[in-house]
Amino acid sequence: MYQPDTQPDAQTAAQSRDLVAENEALRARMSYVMEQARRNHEIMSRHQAFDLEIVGASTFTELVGTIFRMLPIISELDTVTLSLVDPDADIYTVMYKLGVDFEALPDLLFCEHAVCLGFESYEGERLRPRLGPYTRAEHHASFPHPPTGLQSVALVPLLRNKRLIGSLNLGSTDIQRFTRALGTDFVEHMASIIAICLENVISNEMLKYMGLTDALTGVYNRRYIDRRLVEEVARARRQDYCISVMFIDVDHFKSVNDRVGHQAGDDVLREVAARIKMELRVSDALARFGGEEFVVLLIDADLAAAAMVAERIRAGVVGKPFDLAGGQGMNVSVSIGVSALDDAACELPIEVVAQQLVALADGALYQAKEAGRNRVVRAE
Ligand SMILES: Nc1nc2c(ncn2[C@@H]2O[C@H](COP(=O)(O)OP(=O)(O)OP(=O)(O)O)[C@@H](O)[C@H]2O)c(=O)[nH]1
Repeated sequence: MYQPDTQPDAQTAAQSRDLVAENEALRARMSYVMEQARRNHEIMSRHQAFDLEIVGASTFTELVGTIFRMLPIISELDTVTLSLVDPDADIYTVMYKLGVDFEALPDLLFCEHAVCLGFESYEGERLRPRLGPYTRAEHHASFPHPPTGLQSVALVPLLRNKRLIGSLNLGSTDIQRFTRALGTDFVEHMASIIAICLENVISNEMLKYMGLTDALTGVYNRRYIDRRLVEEVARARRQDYCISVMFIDVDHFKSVNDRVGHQAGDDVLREVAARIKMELRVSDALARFGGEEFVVLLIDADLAAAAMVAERIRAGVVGKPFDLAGGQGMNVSVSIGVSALDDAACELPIEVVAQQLVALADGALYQAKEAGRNRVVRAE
């Protein structure tokens, strides 16, 4: 049968067109896969940099600040908050005392009980992240200040040794970003690193705090006040304001112990510390110097102002009997010596000035004791 000799050519041309199309499709697919691989590599690198940064954080502020600063960028999120389980507000109190500025961390949240975080746990099963659409009713506690248009969220449990220590809360304005069907390995891995870092940093800060506080009264200890005094003398000089020191000693404390016993004596010391504290500003620092002696550092207070505060403390201690265990009441008084930074000390090294301030207040306290106790004496 006759066949026109153009037909094989047409067939070849069609085959070649198919091949070109297939090739183009393959190229497009290849370039898509390459682009995905490049993007994944970029995300991995960003997360590695994030991991390094948080593992290297040495303070609570540094760690939490890094999480809030970097995570929204590297994970392309519209909001990140962090909830911490803090039953007796120990973490909050210690961090506050160590100077953490919570107002600068509005996305750091505390809750009293782990159940408040809303992770359901079934017998023997590990807690799972909660992913899905955002609703104000369900997620208000985790996102108290949600960004406009928040659509989907992931609440990821922070676990240490199977204990829930908090929740990492991620939010996006993209409804598809966190759906119930999404795999959670990646966010769980990230949360496990954050949980380890948080636990480390919190333990370190707690240890630091314990090294600076007096276990009996909860106020600062001598080590802290010695260091703070030097810092404050330097700052007062630079910024040209006055600082004062008070040396406070409980009168006849030996006889307090003798009458009511050592335990009740301890209660008296705690109550004295609390009554002193009531008269101070947050910027002032109170420390137990040892035994029944306390030292107060007053910021931006001259001798007259410090003597006035000292008089209030003296009156506050002696004005109301101390209620001791067993219903017994006891009258307690304190003697106080006060000193202030002198212009004449400007030329001296700051450590020497700090020591002089305490020594002067101690000398004034001695005079108060000599003059009959329950009084305030200024080192003029
Ligand atoms: N309960 C208790 N007593 C303490 C503590 N540290 C020191 N003391 C006691 O405090 C007393 C201090 O006594 P002294 O230094 O003689 O002075 P004082 O009896 O207060 O007399 P004046 O200071 O002269 O008014 C001693 O009996 C110490 O045992 C403590 O942590 N707890």
